[in-house]
Amino acid sequence: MASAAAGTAGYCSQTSWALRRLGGAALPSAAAAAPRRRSFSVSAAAGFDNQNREYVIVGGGNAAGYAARTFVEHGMADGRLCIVSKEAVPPYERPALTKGYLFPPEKKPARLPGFHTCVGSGGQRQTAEWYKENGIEVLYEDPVEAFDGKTQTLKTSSGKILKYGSLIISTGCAAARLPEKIGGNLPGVHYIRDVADADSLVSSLGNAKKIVVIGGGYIGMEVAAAACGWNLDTTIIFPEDHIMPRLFTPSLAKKYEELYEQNGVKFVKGALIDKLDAGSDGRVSSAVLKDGSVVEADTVIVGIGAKPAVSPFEAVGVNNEVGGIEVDSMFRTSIPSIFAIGDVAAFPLKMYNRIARVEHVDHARKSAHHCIETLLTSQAKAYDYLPYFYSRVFEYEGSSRKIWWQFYGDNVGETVEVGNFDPKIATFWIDSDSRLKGVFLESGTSEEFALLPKLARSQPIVDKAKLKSASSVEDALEIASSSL
Ligand SMILES: Cc1cc2nc3c(=O)[nH]c(=O)nc-3n(C[C@H](O)[C@H](O)[C@H](O)COP(=O)(O)OP(=O)(O)OC[C@H]3O[C@@H](n4cnc5c(N)ncnc54)[C@H](O)[C@@H]3O)c2cc1C
Ligand SMILES: NC(=O)c1ccc[n+]([C@@H]2O[C@H](COP(=O)([O-])OP(=O)(O)OC[C@H]3O[C@@H](n4cnc5c(N)ncnc54)[C@H](O)[C@@H]3O)[C@@H](O)[C@H]2O)c1
Ligand SMILES: O=C1O[C@H]([C@@H](O)CO)C(O)=C1O
Repeated sequence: MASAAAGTAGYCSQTSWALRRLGGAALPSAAAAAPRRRSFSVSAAAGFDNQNREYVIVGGGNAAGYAARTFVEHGMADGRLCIVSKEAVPPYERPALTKGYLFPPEKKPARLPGFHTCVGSGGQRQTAEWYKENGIEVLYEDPVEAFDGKTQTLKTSSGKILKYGSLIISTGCAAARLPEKIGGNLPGVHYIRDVADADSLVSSLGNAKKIVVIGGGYIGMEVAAAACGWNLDTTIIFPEDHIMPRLFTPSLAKKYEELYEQNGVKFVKGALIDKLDAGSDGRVSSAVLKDGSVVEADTVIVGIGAKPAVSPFEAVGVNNEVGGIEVDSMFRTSIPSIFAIGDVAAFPLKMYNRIARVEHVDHARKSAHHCIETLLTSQAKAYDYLPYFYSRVFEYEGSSRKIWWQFYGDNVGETVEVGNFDPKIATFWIDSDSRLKGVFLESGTSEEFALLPKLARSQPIVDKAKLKSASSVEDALEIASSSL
Protein backbone atom coordinates (compact mmCIF):
# COMPACT_ATOMS: atom_id res chain seq x y z
CA MET A 1 0.00 0.00 0.00
CA ALA A 2 1.36 3.41 -0.96
CA SER A 3 2.35 5.77 1.81
CA ALA A 4 3.16 9.44 1.38
CA ALA A 5 3.24 12.73 3.22
CA ALA A 6 -0.28 13.86 3.98
CA GLY A 7 -2.33 16.97 3.50
CA THR A 8 -1.62 17.91 -0.09
CA ALA A 9 -4.18 19.54 -2.35
CA GLY A 10 -3.83 16.59 -4.71
CA TYR A 11 -4.86 14.25 -1.94
CA CYS A 12 -8.10 16.14 -1.33
CA SER A 13 -9.05 16.35 -5.00
CA GLN A 14 -8.84 12.58 -5.37
CA THR A 15 -12.29 12.23 -3.83
CA SER A 16 -14.22 13.93 -6.60
CA TRP A 17 -14.74 10.65 -8.50
CA ALA A 18 -16.35 9.20 -5.44
CA LEU A 19 -18.84 12.02 -5.07
CA ARG A 20 -19.79 11.72 -8.70
CA ARG A 21 -20.59 8.04 -8.20
CA LEU A 22 -23.09 8.73 -5.47
CA GLY A 23 -26.55 7.48 -6.32
CA GLY A 24 -29.51 9.54 -5.08
CA ALA A 25 -29.74 12.81 -3.25
CA ALA A 26 -28.76 13.27 0.34
CA LEU A 27 -31.33 13.75 3.07
CA PRO A 28 -31.73 17.32 4.18
CA SER A 29 -31.29 17.33 7.95
CA ALA A 30 -30.60 19.77 10.71
CA ALA A 31 -27.99 17.31 11.90
CA ALA A 32 -25.89 18.03 8.83
CA ALA A 33 -25.08 21.39 10.30
CA ALA A 34 -24.02 19.92 13.66
CA PRO A 35 -20.48 20.74 14.75
CA ARG A 36 -17.87 18.09 14.01
CA ARG A 37 -16.70 16.82 17.34
CA ARG A 38 -13.89 14.49 16.40
CA SER A 39 -12.32 15.95 13.32
CA PHE A 40 -8.58 15.64 12.90
CA SER A 41 -5.87 17.15 10.81
CA VAL A 42 -4.84 14.95 7.92
CA SER A 43 -1.50 16.74 7.64
CA ALA A 44 -0.72 16.04 11.29
CA ALA A 45 -1.62 12.36 11.11
CA ALA A 46 1.06 9.74 11.28
CA GLY A 47 1.07 6.59 9.14
CA PHE A 48 -0.72 8.22 6.23
CA ASP A 49 -1.95 5.78 3.69
CA ASN A 50 -3.19 7.66 0.67
CA GLN A 51 -4.76 4.82 -1.24
CA ASN A 52 -8.39 5.61 -1.97
CA ARG A 53 -10.93 3.05 -0.98
CA GLU A 54 -14.00 3.20 -3.13
CA TYR A 55 -16.18 1.65 -0.43
CA VAL A 56 -15.32 1.46 3.25
CA ILE A 57 -17.44 -0.38 5.81
CA VAL A 58 -16.69 0.57 9.41
CA GLY A 59 -17.55 -2.25 11.80
CA GLY A 60 -17.03 -5.96 11.29
CA GLY A 61 -20.27 -7.40 12.65
CA ASN A 62 -23.46 -8.95 11.33
CA ALA A 63 -24.44 -6.11 9.03
CA ALA A 64 -20.90 -5.83 7.63
CA GLY A 65 -20.83 -9.52 6.73
CA TYR A 66 -24.14 -9.35 4.87
CA ALA A 67 -23.12 -6.08 3.19
CA ALA A 68 -19.91 -7.72 1.96
CA ARG A 69 -21.95 -10.56 0.50
CA THR A 70 -24.12 -8.10 -1.45
CA PHE A 71 -21.02 -6.34 -2.82
CA VAL A 72 -19.72 -9.72 -4.01
CA GLU A 73 -23.07 -10.64 -5.56
CA HIS A 74 -22.89 -7.46 -7.63
CA GLY A 75 -19.28 -8.03 -8.65
CA MET A 76 -18.34 -4.82 -6.84
CA ALA A 77 -16.08 -6.12 -4.06
CA ASP A 78 -12.83 -7.14 -5.68
CA GLY A 79 -10.25 -4.44 -4.95
CA ARG A 80 -12.91 -1.84 -4.17
CA LEU A 81 -14.12 -2.75 -0.69
CA CYS A 82 -12.40 -2.36 2.66
CA ILE A 83 -13.83 -3.41 6.04
CA VAL A 84 -12.36 -1.75 9.12
CA SER A 85 -13.07 -3.83 12.21
CA LYS A 86 -12.46 -3.53 15.90
CA GLU A 87 -12.59 -7.29 16.29
CA ALA A 88 -9.85 -9.85 15.57
CA VAL A 89 -11.99 -12.12 13.39
CA PRO A 90 -14.22 -11.69 10.32
CA PRO A 91 -17.96 -11.02 10.81
CA TYR A 92 -19.91 -13.77 12.55
CA GLU A 93 -23.50 -14.49 13.56
CA ARG A 94 -23.53 -12.67 16.91
CA PRO A 95 -26.72 -14.43 18.17
CA ALA A 96 -24.72 -17.63 18.62
CA LEU A 97 -22.73 -16.06 21.49
CA THR A 98 -25.50 -16.54 24.06
CA LYS A 99 -26.81 -19.75 22.49
CA GLY A 100 -24.56 -22.51 21.08
CA TYR A 101 -21.39 -20.74 22.26
CA LEU A 102 -22.40 -21.17 25.91
CA PHE A 103 -23.16 -24.90 25.77
CA PRO A 104 -21.09 -26.72 28.40
CA PRO A 105 -17.81 -28.22 27.06
CA GLU A 106 -19.18 -31.78 26.88
CA LYS A 107 -22.20 -30.63 24.81
CA LYS A 108 -20.30 -29.52 21.73
CA PRO A 109 -20.36 -25.71 21.99
CA ALA A 110 -20.29 -23.66 18.78
CA ARG A 111 -16.90 -22.16 17.99
CA LEU A 112 -15.51 -20.05 15.18
CA PRO A 113 -14.99 -20.48 12.30
CA GLY A 114 -18.27 -22.47 12.45
CA PHE A 115 -20.64 -19.50 12.54
CA HIS A 116 -19.14 -16.76 10.42
CA THR A 117 -21.74 -14.89 8.41
CA CYS A 118 -23.72 -15.70 6.41
CA VAL A 119 -24.54 -19.17 7.76
CA GLY A 120 -27.30 -17.86 10.05
CA SER A 121 -29.58 -17.39 7.06
CA GLY A 122 -28.43 -20.40 5.09
CA GLY A 123 -25.73 -18.57 3.15
CA GLN A 124 -22.08 -19.34 2.46
CA ARG A 125 -19.68 -19.21 5.42
CA GLN A 126 -17.47 -16.17 4.95
CA THR A 127 -14.16 -17.02 6.60
CA ALA A 128 -11.01 -14.87 6.45
CA GLU A 129 -10.11 -16.79 3.26
CA TRP A 130 -13.45 -15.87 1.68
CA TYR A 131 -12.64 -12.17 2.12
CA LYS A 132 -9.16 -12.72 0.62
CA GLU A 133 -10.49 -14.73 -2.30
CA ASN A 134 -13.04 -12.04 -3.04
CA GLY A 135 -10.46 -9.27 -2.95
CA ILE A 136 -11.92 -7.60 0.16
CA GLU A 137 -9.41 -5.87 2.38
CA VAL A 138 -10.19 -6.40 6.08
CA LEU A 139 -8.35 -4.39 8.72
CA TYR A 140 -8.65 -6.28 12.01
CA GLU A 141 -8.37 -4.89 15.55
CA ASP A 142 -8.01 -1.38 14.23
CA PRO A 143 -11.12 0.62 15.18
CA VAL A 144 -11.86 3.91 13.52
CA GLU A 145 -11.20 6.65 16.06
CA ALA A 146 -11.78 9.82 14.07
CA PHE A 147 -13.74 10.90 11.06
CA ASP A 148 -13.54 13.92 8.78
CA GLY A 149 -16.49 14.24 6.42
CA LYS A 150 -14.96 17.20 4.56
CA THR A 151 -11.89 15.32 3.40
CA GLN A 152 -13.70 11.96 3.40
CA THR A 153 -11.10 10.42 5.65
CA LEU A 154 -11.04 8.11 8.61
CA LYS A 155 -8.30 7.61 11.15
CA THR A 156 -7.85 4.23 12.80
CA SER A 157 -6.37 3.49 16.23
CA SER A 158 -3.10 2.36 14.67
CA GLY A 159 -2.85 5.75 12.95
CA LYS A 160 -3.91 4.70 9.43
CA ILE A 161 -5.65 7.39 7.43
CA LEU A 162 -8.20 5.92 5.03
CA LYS A 163 -9.85 7.90 2.30
CA TYR A 164 -13.28 6.64 1.30
CA GLY A 165 -15.55 7.15 -1.68
CA SER A 166 -18.67 5.81 0.05
CA LEU A 167 -18.75 5.06 3.76
CA ILE A 168 -21.03 2.50 5.37
CA ILE A 169 -21.27 2.83 9.15
CA SER A 170 -22.13 -0.51 10.76
CA THR A 171 -20.71 -0.10 14.23
CA GLY A 172 -23.66 -1.77 15.99
CA CYS A 173 -24.08 -1.33 19.71
CA ALA A 174 -21.95 -1.63 22.81
CA ALA A 175 -23.17 -3.26 26.01
CA ALA A 176 -24.45 -0.85 28.65
CA ARG A 177 -22.23 -1.17 31.72
CA LEU A 178 -22.62 -0.73 35.44
CA PRO A 179 -20.43 2.15 36.64
CA GLU A 180 -16.90 1.28 37.75
CA LYS A 181 -17.50 2.98 41.11
CA ILE A 182 -20.18 0.42 41.99
CA GLY A 183 -18.02 -2.52 40.92
CA GLY A 184 -19.02 -2.70 37.24
CA ASN A 185 -15.45 -3.55 36.16
CA LEU A 186 -14.50 -6.06 38.89
CA PRO A 187 -12.89 -9.33 37.79
CA GLY A 188 -15.67 -11.90 37.42
CA VAL A 189 -18.17 -9.29 36.12
CA HIS A 190 -19.01 -9.99 32.48
CA TYR A 191 -20.73 -8.15 29.64
CA ILE A 192 -21.40 -9.96 26.41
CA ARG A 193 -21.20 -8.31 23.04
CA ASP A 194 -18.41 -10.02 21.13
CA VAL A 195 -16.58 -13.31 20.90
CA ALA A 196 -13.78 -12.09 23.19
CA ASP A 197 -16.42 -11.37 25.87
CA ALA A 198 -17.96 -14.81 25.31
CA ASP A 199 -14.55 -16.50 25.68
CA SER A 200 -13.95 -14.67 28.92
CA LEU A 201 -17.38 -15.72 30.21
CA VAL A 202 -16.82 -19.35 29.22
CA SER A 203 -13.56 -19.41 31.16
CA SER A 204 -15.34 -18.02 34.26
CA LEU A 205 -18.22 -20.52 33.92
CA GLY A 206 -15.69 -23.37 34.08
CA ASN A 207 -14.82 -22.41 37.67
CA ALA A 208 -18.12 -20.88 38.75
CA LYS A 209 -20.57 -22.06 41.41
CA LYS A 210 -22.91 -19.14 42.02
CA ILE A 211 -24.05 -16.97 39.17
CA VAL A 212 -25.90 -13.67 39.30
CA VAL A 213 -27.43 -12.43 36.07
CA ILE A 214 -28.36 -8.73 36.15
CA GLY A 215 -31.12 -7.77 33.71
CA GLY A 216 -34.26 -9.63 32.66
CA GLY A 217 -34.07 -9.01 28.92
CA TYR A 218 -32.64 -11.07 26.06
CA ILE A 219 -29.16 -11.54 27.49
CA GLY A 220 -30.52 -12.24 30.97
CA MET A 221 -32.89 -14.95 29.72
CA GLU A 222 -30.41 -16.57 27.35
CA VAL A 223 -27.44 -16.53 29.73
CA ALA A 224 -29.45 -17.77 32.73
CA ALA A 225 -30.72 -20.70 30.64
CA ALA A 226 -27.16 -21.41 29.51
CA ALA A 227 -25.96 -21.43 33.13
CA CYS A 228 -28.51 -24.19 33.88
CA GLY A 229 -26.67 -26.31 31.31
CA TRP A 230 -23.52 -25.90 33.42
CA ASN A 231 -25.51 -26.90 36.59
CA LEU A 232 -24.78 -23.60 38.27
CA ASP A 233 -26.70 -21.95 41.08
CA THR A 234 -28.27 -19.06 39.14
CA THR A 235 -30.16 -15.94 40.24
CA ILE A 236 -31.61 -13.33 37.87
CA ILE A 237 -32.05 -9.83 39.29
CA PHE A 238 -33.98 -7.09 37.49
CA PRO A 239 -35.92 -3.92 38.31
CA GLU A 240 -39.25 -4.78 36.65
CA ASP A 241 -41.94 -7.15 37.92
CA HIS A 242 -41.46 -9.77 35.18
CA ILE A 243 -38.92 -10.94 32.63
CA MET A 244 -38.61 -9.57 29.08
CA PRO A 245 -40.76 -6.53 29.86
CA ARG A 246 -40.13 -4.99 26.46
CA LEU A 247 -42.08 -7.74 24.73
CA PHE A 248 -43.76 -10.23 27.06
CA THR A 249 -47.11 -9.66 28.74
CA PRO A 250 -47.09 -10.43 32.50
CA SER A 251 -48.99 -13.65 31.85
CA LEU A 252 -46.61 -14.85 29.12
CA ALA A 253 -43.60 -13.96 31.28
CA LYS A 254 -45.06 -16.04 34.13
CA LYS A 255 -45.00 -19.20 31.99
CA TYR A 256 -41.33 -18.72 31.13
CA GLU A 257 -40.40 -17.78 34.69
CA GLU A 258 -42.01 -20.99 35.96
CA LEU A 259 -40.00 -23.04 33.51
CA TYR A 260 -36.78 -21.31 34.61
CA GLU A 261 -37.71 -22.00 38.23
CA GLN A 262 -38.25 -25.68 37.41
CA ASN A 263 -34.68 -25.60 36.10
CA GLY A 264 -33.49 -24.20 39.44
CA VAL A 265 -33.19 -20.51 38.50
CA LYS A 266 -34.12 -17.99 41.22
CA PHE A 267 -35.67 -14.59 40.53
CA VAL A 268 -35.20 -11.35 42.42
CA LYS A 269 -37.71 -8.97 40.85
CA GLY A 270 -38.26 -5.26 41.33
CA ALA A 271 -34.70 -4.88 42.56
CA LEU A 272 -31.97 -2.40 41.73
CA ILE A 273 -28.27 -3.00 42.23
CA ASP A 274 -26.60 -0.78 44.80
CA LYS A 275 -23.11 -2.16 44.20
CA LEU A 276 -21.07 -5.24 43.40
CA ASP A 277 -18.62 -6.17 46.16
CA ALA A 278 -15.27 -7.93 45.84
CA GLY A 279 -13.82 -10.67 48.06
CA SER A 280 -10.27 -10.72 49.45
CA ASP A 281 -8.99 -12.05 46.10
CA GLY A 282 -10.34 -8.93 44.34
CA ARG A 283 -12.96 -10.88 42.37
CA VAL A 284 -16.64 -10.14 42.59
CA SER A 285 -18.20 -11.88 45.59
CA SER A 286 -21.72 -10.47 45.85
CA ALA A 287 -24.39 -8.15 44.51
CA VAL A 288 -25.75 -5.72 47.09
CA LEU A 289 -29.29 -4.55 46.34
CA LYS A 290 -30.73 -1.12 47.09
CA ASP A 291 -32.84 -2.61 49.91
CA GLY A 292 -29.63 -3.79 51.56
CA SER A 293 -30.01 -7.48 50.81
CA VAL A 294 -26.99 -9.38 49.51
CA VAL A 295 -26.86 -12.08 46.84
CA GLU A 296 -23.58 -14.00 46.77
CA ALA A 297 -21.94 -14.66 43.41
CA ASP A 298 -18.54 -15.68 42.06
CA THR A 299 -19.57 -14.69 38.51
CA VAL A 300 -21.88 -11.88 37.45
CA ILE A 301 -23.25 -11.38 33.95
CA VAL A 302 -24.69 -7.96 33.21
CA GLY A 303 -27.30 -7.66 30.45
CA ILE A 304 -28.85 -4.24 31.00
CA GLY A 305 -29.28 -3.15 27.41
CA ALA A 306 -27.10 -1.81 24.61
CA LYS A 307 -26.15 1.62 23.37
CA PRO A 308 -25.66 2.51 19.69
CA ALA A 309 -21.95 2.89 18.89
CA VAL A 310 -22.11 6.28 17.15
CA SER A 311 -18.65 7.52 18.04
CA PRO A 312 -16.76 9.01 16.16
CA PHE A 313 -19.60 9.65 13.71
CA GLU A 314 -21.80 11.96 15.80
CA ALA A 315 -21.41 14.77 13.24
CA VAL A 316 -23.16 12.61 10.65
CA GLY A 317 -26.41 13.19 12.57
CA VAL A 318 -27.68 11.41 15.65
CA ASN A 319 -31.41 10.93 16.27
CA ASN A 320 -32.34 12.45 19.62
CA GLU A 321 -35.21 10.12 20.38
CA VAL A 322 -34.02 6.63 19.56
CA GLY A 323 -30.27 7.32 19.41
CA GLY A 324 -28.17 6.04 16.54
CA ILE A 325 -27.38 7.61 13.21
CA GLU A 326 -30.36 8.96 11.35
CA VAL A 327 -30.91 7.62 7.84
CA ASP A 328 -33.63 7.68 5.21
CA SER A 329 -35.41 4.67 3.73
CA MET A 330 -32.31 3.84 1.67
CA PHE A 331 -29.96 4.14 4.66
CA ARG A 332 -28.50 7.45 3.45
CA THR A 333 -27.39 9.78 6.21
CA SER A 334 -27.49 13.58 6.10
CA ILE A 335 -24.07 13.58 4.42
CA PRO A 336 -23.74 12.50 0.78
CA SER A 337 -22.05 9.12 0.30
CA ILE A 338 -22.36 8.14 3.97
CA PHE A 339 -24.73 5.33 4.97
CA ALA A 340 -25.61 3.61 8.25
CA ILE A 341 -27.05 0.09 8.68
CA GLY A 342 -27.87 -2.44 11.40
CA ASP A 343 -28.24 -1.67 15.10
CA VAL A 344 -26.76 1.81 14.78
CA ALA A 345 -29.21 3.07 12.13
CA ALA A 346 -32.25 5.17 13.13
CA PHE A 347 -34.45 4.49 10.10
CA PRO A 348 -38.06 5.11 9.01
CA LEU A 349 -40.10 2.08 10.03
CA LYS A 350 -42.53 2.56 7.19
CA MET A 351 -45.28 0.19 8.38
CA TYR A 352 -45.76 2.03 11.63
CA ASN A 353 -44.79 5.49 10.42
CA ARG A 354 -42.10 6.13 13.00
CA ILE A 355 -38.34 6.36 13.27
CA ALA A 356 -36.90 3.27 14.93
CA ARG A 357 -33.71 1.49 15.76
CA VAL A 358 -33.97 -2.27 15.71
CA GLU A 359 -31.33 -4.20 17.65
CA HIS A 360 -31.93 -7.59 16.06
CA VAL A 361 -30.10 -9.68 13.52
CA ASP A 362 -32.84 -9.95 10.91
CA HIS A 363 -32.80 -6.17 10.46
CA ALA A 364 -28.97 -6.16 10.44
CA ARG A 365 -29.04 -8.62 7.55
CA LYS A 366 -31.86 -7.00 5.61
CA SER A 367 -30.75 -3.39 6.11
CA ALA A 368 -27.26 -4.32 4.90
CA HIS A 369 -28.63 -5.99 1.80
CA HIS A 370 -31.09 -3.17 1.07
CA CYS A 371 -28.53 -0.39 1.53
CA ILE A 372 -25.86 -1.97 -0.67
CA GLU A 373 -28.32 -3.10 -3.32
CA THR A 374 -29.82 0.39 -3.69
CA LEU A 375 -26.35 1.98 -3.58
CA LEU A 376 -24.96 -0.26 -6.33
CA THR A 377 -27.99 -0.33 -8.59
CA SER A 378 -29.20 3.24 -8.00
CA GLN A 379 -32.73 1.84 -7.54
CA ALA A 380 -34.78 4.19 -5.38
CA LYS A 381 -36.52 1.51 -3.32
CA ALA A 382 -37.75 2.30 0.20
CA TYR A 383 -36.96 -0.18 3.01
CA ASP A 384 -40.22 -1.57 4.31
CA TYR A 385 -39.31 -3.62 7.35
CA LEU A 386 -41.52 -5.94 9.36
CA PRO A 387 -39.98 -6.29 12.86
CA TYR A 388 -38.97 -9.87 13.71
CA PHE A 389 -37.52 -11.01 17.02
CA TYR A 390 -36.79 -14.51 18.26
CA SER A 391 -34.97 -16.46 20.89
CA ARG A 392 -33.99 -20.05 21.57
CA VAL A 393 -32.94 -21.38 24.97
CA PHE A 394 -32.35 -24.71 26.75
CA GLU A 395 -31.22 -26.06 23.40
CA TYR A 396 -28.30 -28.12 24.66
CA GLU A 397 -28.52 -31.88 24.43
CA GLY A 398 -30.13 -33.40 27.51
CA SER A 399 -32.19 -30.36 28.44
CA SER A 400 -35.66 -31.35 29.63
CA ARG A 401 -37.42 -28.89 27.36
CA LYS A 402 -36.25 -26.72 24.47
CA ILE A 403 -37.75 -23.29 24.01
CA TRP A 404 -37.98 -21.39 20.79
CA TRP A 405 -40.22 -18.46 20.05
CA GLN A 406 -40.75 -15.91 17.32
CA PHE A 407 -42.51 -12.57 17.30
CA TYR A 408 -43.49 -10.46 14.28
CA GLY A 409 -44.97 -6.97 14.15
CA ASP A 410 -45.68 -4.41 16.84
CA ASN A 411 -46.59 -5.25 20.43
CA VAL A 412 -49.26 -2.58 20.80
CA GLY A 413 -52.92 -2.81 21.82
CA GLU A 414 -54.88 -5.41 23.73
CA THR A 415 -53.62 -8.99 23.94
CA VAL A 416 -55.27 -12.35 23.53
CA GLU A 417 -53.32 -15.37 24.79
CA VAL A 418 -54.06 -18.87 23.61
CA GLY A 419 -52.50 -22.17 24.72
CA ASN A 420 -51.02 -23.29 27.98
CA PHE A 421 -47.33 -23.73 27.15
CA ASP A 422 -47.48 -27.50 26.73
CA PRO A 423 -45.45 -26.69 24.66
CA LYS A 424 -47.31 -24.13 22.51
CA ILE A 425 -48.53 -20.71 23.47
CA ALA A 426 -49.47 -17.75 21.27
CA THR A 427 -50.15 -14.08 22.01
CA PHE A 428 -51.95 -11.77 19.60
CA TRP A 429 -51.74 -7.98 19.89
CA ILE A 430 -54.90 -6.29 18.57
CA ASP A 431 -55.48 -2.54 18.24
CA SER A 432 -58.67 -0.56 18.90
CA ASP A 433 -59.78 -1.08 15.27
CA SER A 434 -59.57 -4.88 15.83
CA ARG A 435 -56.49 -5.11 13.60
CA LEU A 436 -53.93 -7.71 14.45
CA LYS A 437 -50.67 -5.80 15.04
CA GLY A 438 -48.29 -8.37 16.49
CA VAL A 439 -48.10 -12.10 17.02
CA PHE A 440 -45.95 -14.30 19.25
CA LEU A 441 -45.63 -18.07 19.05
CA GLU A 442 -43.73 -20.57 21.20
CA SER A 443 -42.77 -23.99 19.84
CA GLY A 444 -44.59 -23.66 16.53
CA THR A 445 -44.08 -25.90 13.54
CA SER A 446 -42.30 -24.34 10.57
CA GLU A 447 -45.66 -23.95 8.79
CA GLU A 448 -47.11 -22.15 11.81
CA PHE A 449 -44.10 -19.87 12.16
CA ALA A 450 -44.39 -19.07 8.45
CA LEU A 451 -47.89 -17.72 9.05
CA LEU A 452 -46.73 -15.09 11.54
CA PRO A 453 -45.09 -12.62 9.13
CA LYS A 454 -48.10 -12.89 6.83
CA LEU A 455 -50.43 -12.01 9.69
CA ALA A 456 -48.31 -9.18 11.06
CA ARG A 457 -47.72 -7.73 7.60
CA SER A 458 -51.35 -7.77 6.46
CA GLN A 459 -52.85 -6.82 9.85
CA PRO A 460 -56.21 -8.53 9.32
CA ILE A 461 -59.29 -7.52 11.30
CA VAL A 462 -59.86 -10.28 13.82
CA ASP A 463 -62.86 -11.26 15.88
CA LYS A 464 -61.45 -10.96 19.40
CA ALA A 465 -64.22 -12.98 21.03
CA LYS A 466 -63.75 -15.83 18.56
CA LEU A 467 -59.99 -15.74 19.05
CA LYS A 468 -60.40 -15.83 22.84
CA SER A 469 -62.58 -18.90 22.56
CA ALA A 470 -60.10 -20.79 20.36
CA SER A 471 -59.61 -24.35 21.54
CA SER A 472 -55.91 -24.53 20.70
CA VAL A 473 -53.03 -22.50 19.26
CA GLU A 474 -53.63 -24.20 15.90
CA ASP A 475 -57.28 -23.16 16.03
CA ALA A 476 -56.35 -19.57 16.98
CA LEU A 477 -53.90 -19.29 14.07
CA GLU A 478 -56.60 -20.52 11.75
CA ILE A 479 -59.12 -17.97 13.08
CA ALA A 480 -56.58 -15.14 12.80
CA SER A 481 -55.65 -16.06 9.26
CA SER A 482 -59.16 -16.79 7.99
CA SER A 483 -59.40 -13.40 6.28
CA LEU A 484 -55.87 -13.38 4.81
C1 LIG B 1 -24.96 -11.87 22.74
C2 LIG B 1 -25.94 -11.42 21.72
C3 LIG B 1 -26.91 -12.29 21.28
C4 LIG B 1 -27.85 -11.86 20.33
N1 LIG B 1 -28.82 -12.73 19.91
C5 LIG B 1 -29.74 -12.32 19.01
C6 LIG B 1 -30.76 -13.19 18.58
O1 LIG B 1 -30.88 -14.32 19.02
N2 LIG B 1 -31.63 -12.75 17.66
C7 LIG B 1 -31.57 -11.50 17.16
O2 LIG B 1 -32.41 -11.13 16.34
N3 LIG B 1 -30.59 -10.64 17.53
C8 LIG B 1 -29.68 -11.03 18.45
N4 LIG B 1 -28.71 -10.18 18.87
C9 LIG B 1 -28.62 -8.86 18.23
C10 LIG B 1 -27.83 -8.96 16.93
O3 LIG B 1 -26.66 -9.69 17.14
C11 LIG B 1 -27.51 -7.56 16.45
O4 LIG B 1 -28.73 -6.92 16.14
C12 LIG B 1 -26.61 -7.58 15.23
O5 LIG B 1 -25.38 -8.16 15.54
C13 LIG B 1 -26.40 -6.16 14.72
O6 LIG B 1 -25.49 -6.15 13.67
P1 LIG B 1 -24.55 -4.88 13.43
O7 LIG B 1 -23.60 -5.23 12.36
O8 LIG B 1 -25.37 -3.68 13.34
O9 LIG B 1 -23.74 -4.76 14.80
P2 LIG B 1 -22.67 -5.77 15.38
O10 LIG B 1 -22.92 -7.16 14.92
O11 LIG B 1 -22.60 -5.52 16.85
O12 LIG B 1 -21.31 -5.30 14.72
C14 LIG B 1 -20.73 -4.07 14.97
C15 LIG B 1 -19.25 -4.20 14.75
O13 LIG B 1 -18.66 -2.93 14.70
C16 LIG B 1 -17.46 -2.95 15.46
N5 LIG B 1 -17.15 -1.56 15.79
C17 LIG B 1 -17.79 -0.74 16.66
N6 LIG B 1 -17.21 0.48 16.64
C18 LIG B 1 -16.23 0.43 15.71
C19 LIG B 1 -15.28 1.36 15.23
N7 LIG B 1 -15.23 2.62 15.68
N8 LIG B 1 -14.39 0.95 14.27
C20 LIG B 1 -14.41 -0.32 13.80
N9 LIG B 1 -15.29 -1.25 14.22
C21 LIG B 1 -16.18 -0.87 15.17
C22 LIG B 1 -17.80 -3.87 16.61
O14 LIG B 1 -16.64 -4.34 17.25
C23 LIG B 1 -18.53 -4.96 15.86
O15 LIG B 1 -17.64 -5.88 15.28
C24 LIG B 1 -27.77 -10.55 19.82
C25 LIG B 1 -26.79 -9.68 20.27
C26 LIG B 1 -25.88 -10.11 21.23
C27 LIG B 1 -24.81 -9.16 21.72
N1 LIG C 1 -32.66 -13.08 20.98
C1 LIG C 1 -32.31 -11.81 20.76
O1 LIG C 1 -32.87 -11.10 19.94
C2 LIG C 1 -31.16 -11.24 21.54
C3 LIG C 1 -30.41 -12.05 22.39
C4 LIG C 1 -29.36 -11.48 23.11
C5 LIG C 1 -29.07 -10.14 22.94
N2 LIG C 1 -29.80 -9.39 22.09
C6 LIG C 1 -29.50 -7.97 21.89
O2 LIG C 1 -28.38 -7.63 22.68
C7 LIG C 1 -28.56 -6.35 23.24
C8 LIG C 1 -28.42 -6.41 24.73
O3 LIG C 1 -29.43 -7.25 25.29
P1 LIG C 1 -29.92 -7.01 26.77
O4 LIG C 1 -30.60 -8.24 27.21
O5 LIG C 1 -28.79 -6.49 27.59
O6 LIG C 1 -30.96 -5.81 26.61
P2 LIG C 1 -32.56 -5.76 26.83
O7 LIG C 1 -32.95 -4.38 26.52
O8 LIG C 1 -33.23 -6.90 26.16
O9 LIG C 1 -32.76 -6.00 28.37
C9 LIG C 1 -32.27 -5.12 29.31
C10 LIG C 1 -32.86 -5.48 30.66
O10 LIG C 1 -31.99 -4.94 31.63
C11 LIG C 1 -32.73 -4.60 32.78
N3 LIG C 1 -32.17 -3.33 33.23
C12 LIG C 1 -32.13 -2.16 32.56
N4 LIG C 1 -31.45 -1.26 33.28
C13 LIG C 1 -31.03 -1.89 34.40
C14 LIG C 1 -30.26 -1.49 35.53
N5 LIG C 1 -29.74 -0.25 35.62
N6 LIG C 1 -30.02 -2.39 36.49
C15 LIG C 1 -30.49 -3.64 36.37
N7 LIG C 1 -31.22 -4.08 35.34
C16 LIG C 1 -31.47 -3.21 34.38
C17 LIG C 1 -34.17 -4.69 32.43
O11 LIG C 1 -34.66 -5.84 33.08
C18 LIG C 1 -34.22 -4.89 30.95
O12 LIG C 1 -35.22 -5.79 30.62
C19 LIG C 1 -29.90 -5.84 22.75
O13 LIG C 1 -29.66 -5.09 21.61
C20 LIG C 1 -30.63 -7.10 22.38
O14 LIG C 1 -31.59 -6.90 21.36
C21 LIG C 1 -30.84 -9.92 21.39
O1 LIG D 1 -29.39 -16.31 13.58
C1 LIG D 1 -28.61 -17.04 14.14
O2 LIG D 1 -27.38 -17.39 13.65
C2 LIG D 1 -26.74 -18.19 14.67
C3 LIG D 1 -26.44 -19.58 14.21
O3 LIG D 1 -27.59 -20.13 13.63
C4 LIG D 1 -25.32 -19.58 13.22
O4 LIG D 1 -24.93 -20.92 13.01
C5 LIG D 1 -27.72 -18.29 15.72
O5 LIG D 1 -27.50 -18.95 16.83
C6 LIG D 1 -28.81 -17.62 15.39
O6 LIG D 1 -29.88 -17.51 16.15
